[in-house]
Amino acid sequence: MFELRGVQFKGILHIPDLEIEEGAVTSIVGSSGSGKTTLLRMLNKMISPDRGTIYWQSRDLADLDAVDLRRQVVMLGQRPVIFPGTVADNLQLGRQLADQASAEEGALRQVLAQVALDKALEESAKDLSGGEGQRLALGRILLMDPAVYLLDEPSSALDEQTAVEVIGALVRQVRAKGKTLVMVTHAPAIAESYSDRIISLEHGRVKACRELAHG
Ligand SMILES: Nc1ncnc2c1ncn2[C@@H]1O[C@H](COP(=O)(O)OP(=O)(O)OP(=O)(O)O)[C@@H](O)[C@H]1O
Repeated sequence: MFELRGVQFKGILHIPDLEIEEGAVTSIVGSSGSGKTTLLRMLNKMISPDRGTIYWQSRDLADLDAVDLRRQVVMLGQRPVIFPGTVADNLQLGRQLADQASAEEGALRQVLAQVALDKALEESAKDLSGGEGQRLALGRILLMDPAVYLLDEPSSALDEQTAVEVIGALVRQVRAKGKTLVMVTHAPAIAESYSDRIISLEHGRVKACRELAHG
């Protein structure tokens, strides 16, 4: 689905050759500063390589409109943005930005359950804790249901049990619908349990790619 050929960015990333498979769960691991977020941000054109080419579905990202691309390749950053308004408003916002029809109330409730967020739809989102905000933002993306999910440390503000519950539900949805998930994670248990493939970065280079049989 993604192919990186001869990619370089500011001495931070050097990736001669890398493919990320469609319909698979790929984890990117590596120490702090190894370039994981930079790689993820390249995949939805938040940044572009100084050299080399990134293809998405055989098309050069350089030729694609970034806004169109981000309707299908959606990134959840490390510090998700929570907007003024209610929990429901925050969930609907992603669909609005992607020009999708508003979701039914039942779908909103279902997504809150999926991300284990025990809040009323009409509650204000401004007082949510960091972990709750992260789950709300994840719910926003689940509701958009893009072709590609790019998640930067989606479990970093969650306790271990909630992380397993929430990431487990996300991976089930992604697999059931044949979507593609690429996540940066510092949690070895999450990477080992859910990935088809683990890419390890070190100093901006791919140190290892490991396929996991169980997926
Ligand atoms: N646009 C940029 N311009 C210059 N340097 C950058 C840019 N983006 C990131 N960096 C630097 O590149 C290095 C890699 O950053 P990146 O955020 O990709 O690391 P990471 O592996 O995701 O780290 P962490 O696990 O701490 O989130 C860091 O030293 C960072 O300061």
